[in-house]
Amino acid sequence: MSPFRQLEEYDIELTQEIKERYLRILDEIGEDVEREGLEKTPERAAKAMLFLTQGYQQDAVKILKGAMFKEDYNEMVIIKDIELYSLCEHHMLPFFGKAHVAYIPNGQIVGLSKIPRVVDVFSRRLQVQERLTHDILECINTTLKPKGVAVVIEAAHMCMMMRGVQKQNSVTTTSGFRGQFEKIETRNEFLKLISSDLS
Ligand SMILES: Nc1nc2c(ncn2[C@@H]2O[C@H](COP(=O)(O)OP(=O)(O)OP(=O)(O)O)[C@@H](O)[C@H]2O)c(=O)[nH]1
Ligand SMILES: [Zn+2]
Repeated sequence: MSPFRQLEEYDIELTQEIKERYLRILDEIGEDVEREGLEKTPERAAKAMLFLTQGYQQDAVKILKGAMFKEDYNEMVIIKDIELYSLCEHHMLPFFGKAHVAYIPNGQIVGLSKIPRVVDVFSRRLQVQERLTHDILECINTTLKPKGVAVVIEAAHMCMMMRGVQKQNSVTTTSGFRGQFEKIETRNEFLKLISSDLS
C-alpha cells in the first residue's frame, strides 16, 4: 500500500478545523467570504495544507527498510534531478528545486524509487533547506548503512522572490557528505556526474 495518503483519507475533523481557520483568515484580510469564487476555498486550502505537510505522518525509515536487497555492487549509485516542493518554516511559503542523492552500497542496495520517496517525506513538512538536506542524508546513512552517502539540493525560495528581498534568480545550494564522500576524489566524481544540472 502506498505510504502517501489520498485526499479522501484525510481526517474529516482536522480538515474541518483547518477550514474554519482559513475562513477566518480570508475574512480578516478583507475578503468577502460569501462570494461564489471563495465558497470552497477554505476547504481546498485546508486539504492543500494537509497534502503539503503529509510528511509528518510518514516514516522514511520504514520506506527504505521495505525495499532493501542484498547485492554485491560497490560503485556509486546516483539519483539526480529529483524534483522537490517544500515549505519554508519561517514564512510557510514554498521553496522548490532539485535534489541529487548518491550512495555507495555496503552489501545492500535499495529500490530506486525509495530515494525520491524519502526526499518527499522530508520535503512535505515545514523545513529549512539545510535541515531538509541533513534529514535525507542521515536517514539514508543510518538505515541503509552504505559506504558513503551524498545529498545536494538546489532550490529557489518564494519568500525571497515574491516578498522580502525580492530576488528572482537566486538559487540556494546545500550539500552533505558522509563516509567515502568525505574524500575529495569521491566527492568530486559525484559533483562532476551531477554537474550538467548545476548552474
Ligand atoms: N537558512 C535558511 N534561511 C531561510 C530558509 N528559508 C527562508 N529563510 C530565511 O529565513 C530568514 C528569516 O529572517 P527574518 O529576518 O526573521 O524574517 P523576515 O523579516 O521575513 O526576513 P526577510 O525575508 O529578509 O524580509 C530570511 O532571511 C529568509 O530568507 C532556508 O531554507 N534556510
Ligand atoms: Zn521563508
